[in-house]
Amino acid sequence: MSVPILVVTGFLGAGKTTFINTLLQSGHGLRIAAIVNDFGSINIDATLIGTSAEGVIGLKNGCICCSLQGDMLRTLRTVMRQTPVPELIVVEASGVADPTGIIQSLMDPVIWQSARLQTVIGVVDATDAPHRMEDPLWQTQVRGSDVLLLAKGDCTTAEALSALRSRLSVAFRKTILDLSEAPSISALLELQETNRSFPRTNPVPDNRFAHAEWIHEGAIDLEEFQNVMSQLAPGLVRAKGFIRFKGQADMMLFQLSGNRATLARAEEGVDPVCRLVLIAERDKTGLDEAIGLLRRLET
Ligand SMILES: Nc1nc2c(ncn2[C@@H]2O[C@H](COP(=O)(O)OP(=O)(O)OP(=O)(O)O)[C@@H](O)[C@H]2O)c(=O)[nH]1
Repeated sequence: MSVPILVVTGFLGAGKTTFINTLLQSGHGLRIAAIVNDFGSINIDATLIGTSAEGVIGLKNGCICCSLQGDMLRTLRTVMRQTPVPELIVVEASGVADPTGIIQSLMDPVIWQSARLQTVIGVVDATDAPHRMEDPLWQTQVRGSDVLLLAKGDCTTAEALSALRSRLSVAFRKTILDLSEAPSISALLELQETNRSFPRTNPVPDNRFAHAEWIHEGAIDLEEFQNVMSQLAPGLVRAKGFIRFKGQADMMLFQLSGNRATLARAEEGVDPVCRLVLIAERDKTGLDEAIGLLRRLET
């Protein structure tokens, strides 16, 4: 019996990991393995999903769409050798990934016999989408999806959400669900595309984004960190990581997506080491200087 695979794609910071965590914690009673691809060698998403899934395997340093395809297929085989075998596999593509390559490699007939691609879910950030629609990577991710899932509907108005639904439905003709409707795993599995086609689009360049990482074993000052991040935020597309602040026992999860930055208490058991990934459009931001500013916090 072939194990179904759900692929979750979507732009940087769209809400993929949040959605997968919600899905995994939804009382489904299934044995689920998650394969998580992240940008950079610090796999924050694997840590964030780690507490919810049966086996979480992070793929590092690349995106599944190109350099890591072989790695993903190897990982898939490893997952399928687990006993007991998982009943569902969820693959989170990195936010910079063009899902076409992932979909094509999962449609390999040999893989299909043991694990079959069921549904490609495209997570769309409802606050970002209205300005992102001309972006070639965003478009490829949406076109490659069987179903679109609107995230962050709580951060916009009902009117804006409804207008976005209409625009998406006219432009892409996909089933559109709201994250707030909490679609069940079985409902998502039923939305599979039985006749996948690969629209001819120009290949999306895979060197568009650059990333930098900062790791620090000690604790830093909260206010100084906030000052540095407010300086850096306008030049970044995404930042995320775990931070240890002076005078605080708990590790904190920092997230920057679009113009929203949040700090929240991290799950217990997260390594007490500051580690942050910064992602920016290549050529637009001096990531070296950004890391330099973070290094100044280490004293
Ligand atoms: N208010 C609100 N915030 C959300 C929602 N979904 C995600 N977020 C927040 O958006 C930020 C990015 O969410 P993630 O789930 O990490 O996004 P992602 O697509 O996995 O990001 P990458 O893997 O880095 O591309 C986090 O701060 C989340 O808490 C939502 O529906 N509502």
